This record gives sequence, C-alpha cells and structure tokens, in this order.
Amino acid sequence: MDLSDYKIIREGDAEILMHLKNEVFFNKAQVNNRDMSIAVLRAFTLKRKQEHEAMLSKRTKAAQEVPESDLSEPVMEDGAHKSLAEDDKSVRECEAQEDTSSEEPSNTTEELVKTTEECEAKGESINISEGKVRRELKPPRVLEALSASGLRALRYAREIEGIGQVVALDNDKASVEACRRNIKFNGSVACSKVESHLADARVYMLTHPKEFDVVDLDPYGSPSVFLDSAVQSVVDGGMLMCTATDMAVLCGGNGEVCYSKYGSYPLRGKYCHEMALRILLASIESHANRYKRYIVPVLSVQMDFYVRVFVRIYSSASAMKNTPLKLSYVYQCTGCDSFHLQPVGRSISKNNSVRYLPGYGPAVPQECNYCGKKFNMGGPIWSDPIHDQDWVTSILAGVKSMKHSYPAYNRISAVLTTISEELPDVPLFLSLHSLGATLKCTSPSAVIFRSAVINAGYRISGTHVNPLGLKSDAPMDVIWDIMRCWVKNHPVKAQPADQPGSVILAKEPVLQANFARAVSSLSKAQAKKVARFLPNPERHWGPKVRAGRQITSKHVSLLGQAAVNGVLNQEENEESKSKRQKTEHDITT
Ligand SMILES: C[S@@+](CC[C@H](N)C(=O)[O-])C[C@H]1O[C@@H](n2cnc3c(N)ncnc32)[C@H](O)[C@@H]1O
Ligand SMILES: [Zn+2]
Repeated sequence: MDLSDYKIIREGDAEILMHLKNEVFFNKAQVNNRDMSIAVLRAFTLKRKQEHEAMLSKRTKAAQEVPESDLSEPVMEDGAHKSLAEDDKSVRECEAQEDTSSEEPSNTTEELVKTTEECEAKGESINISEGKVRRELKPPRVLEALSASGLRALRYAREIEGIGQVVALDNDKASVEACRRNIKFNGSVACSKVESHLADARVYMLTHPKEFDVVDLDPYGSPSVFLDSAVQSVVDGGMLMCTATDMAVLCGGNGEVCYSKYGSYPLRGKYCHEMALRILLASIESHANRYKRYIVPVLSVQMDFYVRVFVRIYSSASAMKNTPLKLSYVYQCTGCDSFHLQPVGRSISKNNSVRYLPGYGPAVPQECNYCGKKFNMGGPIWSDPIHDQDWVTSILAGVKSMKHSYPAYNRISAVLTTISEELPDVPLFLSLHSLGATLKCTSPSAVIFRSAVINAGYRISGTHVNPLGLKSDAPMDVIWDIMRCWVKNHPVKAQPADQPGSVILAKEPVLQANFARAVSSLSKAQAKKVARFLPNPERHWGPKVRAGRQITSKHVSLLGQAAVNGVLNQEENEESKSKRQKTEHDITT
C-alpha cells in the first residue's frame, strides 16, 4: 500500500484514508448527518440505561409486593411503551429468577445456563454471584448497514461513550477493503469495536432479527428497499436511523415513483419537505406493522438535501391497532393551497374496550369552501408527532454540553433549537408567501401574522424545514379571515373575479383580526437572537453521486437541478480535460 495514493480525511475523532481515485463514497456535507446521529446515539445510550434501571427498580418493588408466581406477567401501565425487551417472555423468565427479595439461591445450574443464553440474546448479560442472578445491560450494538468508507461506524465507536460493537456492512468490495483499512488506521478502540463485512445489507438484516439496538440506514437515494429487513433487525425499544436523499421523489416531482417506493402520494406544497418526513415515517410504520411492530418517532430532520428520521421500534399486536389513527390523507386545494387532513382511522372507547373504525370522510367538499377550486389528495402521511420533545430537549442539552466534539455544532444546534420550538401536534405548515401570492397582496411580517393568530386564541410556531413556514392550530377559516382583515388595511389591485384570491376576498371576515403585537409573537430563540437557520458553509454543499459514477439526466430529473449542480459544476471543470461519457446509472446520493 502506497500512502502517497491516499489523502487523510479527519472528521470528529475518526480519520479515514481516501484513495485519490475516490473509489469509495465520501461526502463531506454529510458531517451534519453524522453529527446529528452521534448526538441522538449519545441520548439513546443514556435513555436506555435509565429505562433499564427504572425497569429493574419497578420489578424489585413488584417482587416485594406480589407473590413470585405473579411475576410471570409484565406490570405495565396502559398505553405505556414497554422499555427495552420488557415484554419478551424469556426476559420475564430472567426477571422472575432475579427476585431480589428472595434470599434463597433457587437457580439450578441448568436453569442459569438457559437464563444466560436467553438474556444475552436480548442484549442483557446476567451476573451470577452467590447464587443470585443480577441482569446487567450490555452496551448497545450498532449496525451501520450501508457503511462505505466506515467513517460513520468509526465515529460511533470512537466518540460515543458506552457504545458496544459496531458492525459495518457494504456490498461493494472496494468499500469493505477501505473500511477494513480505516478500522486499522484508527487504532485499538476501532479495532476492538468495529467489524466490517462484505454483505448485502438486506440479507444480513433478515438473518439477524431483533439483534441490533441501533440500525443505521444511509443509502444512496431511497432507503425503501432496506426498510422491510431493517425494521426486523432492531431489538424491541431499539432505534432505527434512516436517511432518504431522493427528495425530488418524496417532494412530488414524480408522485407515482413516490407511491411505488413509499406507498404514499406526495403533494407539491410549500410544506413538501415536512411531508417527505411524514411519508418516510408512514412507510417505516407500514413495514413495521407487517411484523406486529410499530414506531415511535424521536426526531425527524430535514437538512441540506435529505431527510433523516430517528424512530424507536416496539412489538405489540394491540398497540399496532392504533396505526390508522396516526396516519392521514391530505387534501390540498389547487386554487388557494388551503390544506385539510383526514385521518385514515378512528377509535371509540366504551366500557374499557376500544373499537377501531375507518375514518369519517370526506373531510372536504368537492370544491374548496374558500376559492371554489378542486382538491388534490396526497398521503397517507404520518400525522402524529414527528419528534419527542423531551428527547429533543435532552439531545440539544447534550450537544451544548459537548460543543467541541461536534464539527457541525453550529448547524445541528440551530436545527435542534428550531425543532424544540415547533408545535408538536400540528402536521404541515402555512407559508406567508403563498397566502400573500394567492391574494396578490404584500404579506404581513411573520411577527404581525403570528400576533393576529395568537390574539385570536390559537397557537403558532416556526418549522425547522422552512424559515418562512408557520405551524398553527388555527383553522383555515381563521387564517383567511386574518388575511381578509390585513388586505382591508393593505388593499390589492382589482383581479379577475374568478381568481382564487378574488373569490376569497369577496367574502367579509367573520373574525376581526387584532394585529397588536402579542408578547409571544417571537419564539424564545428569536427573542434571544439564537441562530435558527444557517447558510451552507461552502458552495456545492449537496448530494454526491455513487462512488465512481457520473451524473446523468436521470439524476437531474430525480434529484432536481439544484441538488446536482455542485457535482455537475465540479464535473464540468474536469470535462475540459476529458469529454464526459454519458451513461445511465442508478440514482445516487
Ligand atoms: C451513501 S453511501 C454510505 C455513506 C456512509 N454511511 C457515510 O456516512 O459516509 C451508501 C453505501 O451503501 C452501499 N450499498 C448499496 N447497496 C447495498 C446493499 N444492498 N448492501 C450493502 N451495502 C450497499 C454502497 O456500496 C455505498 O457504499
Ligand atoms: Zn381553495
């Protein structure tokens, strides 16, 4: 190996050797993605420990209160997600044997061997001393299913305290060779924790069911072909982290392609990036449901040129029945962009029993109440919260406390700050620009508009996916009345009577909007002038093509012109040296 053929790339605590011919995928811009994932993983390892300790103390209490024979059933409050592997029979057997209130060393050798094997299979080791059994949580095992150079796996191993084994897969020989070289290059911690395999990630995940505490999917383009096996490879209470860079597909550029990959129709609204997150979540949930599993989103981020979701996965045939309640179709008016959600399902509770029924519909008439135009119907999307705000708070606090260990600190702390202020229970958002464009008026400033919504008794917040987006629980009736009142003070030029804006303005407002500045019209971060949105650090901060491949018109149509501009421009410089060959290739990151 001739070191002069390589360049050393450092990110966080890891260094990789990049061959000058760049045969293996590496994209510097994904540092935000890797930093965010490290922040979530740090929070996950802490949370996992806390949950385990809480479970042990609950079990100990229960053991003191009830006879040992009753311990074979889990003690669980209704509706609570069972913590790691808590509902697993073999673990309950371990726990029953762990009875700390019993002074009798009751385990036979044969029983202990069986218990050890069962607990180990669930990520727990048991410590046997003086005949007593004490379960200990094993460090979390991570699967980086699509690892390329191994940079991400190496960073996880080197930077996350308490992390266990990290398995890095790739189906490309050159990538696996590079990964193995990089493991050695990163020293003893990396060598003891990271292992690299040449494998098709789908086969590997299918043959390792419920084995990994964390599964990370970071594919070229769409993760759709990996989802079915990934949801099966995560332990109960474990986490799936998943990137999708096929934004043109998820945002409605090719609705039918999105439907074939994810099972949902996208809409081309201003909220399309949030819709992309919600389509991805709905798709993961659908794959999980096939195996009596369901997801709980922890954090869902749209950054740079991709979306990335962090969800926990649990097994429960009964909790899974709630899935249709967490999904909705979206009706978006073709004239005025008003949108309405229609849940896929509903439930009714009677005498301690719950019945599940189809959602009531249609949620909208044939023609829009405001402008008279027809609706497009998109979805189904995930319409439950896309983040857990307690997690977001602790991830952000963790990031701030280790500022210097995140190369992308400014960016990820800004994104997390904005997410921490999002209304958690309001799917999608309005755009002031699009309201103004419909009415052909100058838009009110965000502060004035936010004040009018707050003064009308509703909540409003920003969104991390769009600096001009506003989330509100105010119905569209109220939103249009506020805009009608605004136009009374800021008149517009006469427009043809059949234009959506003219139809909306022809009606008198029912609500008299109050534009007086409301105290909470600025978010806390805005008031404190904390950065919420940052520009890209350099030009060409975008997706990259598959290692060794060239950009084609197919990439442009799937990723969008803007998304591939950086790569095209770079290539065009090289083109002056040698004519670029045009070949058809797969869609890439
Ligand atoms: C975008 S790159 C991964 C980048 C990496 N996670 C990082 O942070 O730098 C995607 C990788 O997935 C690999 N890949 C594609 N299909 C695969 C499959 N079916 N099984 C395993 N690896 C696969 C490719 O060879 C490529 O190296
Ligand atoms: Zn309309």
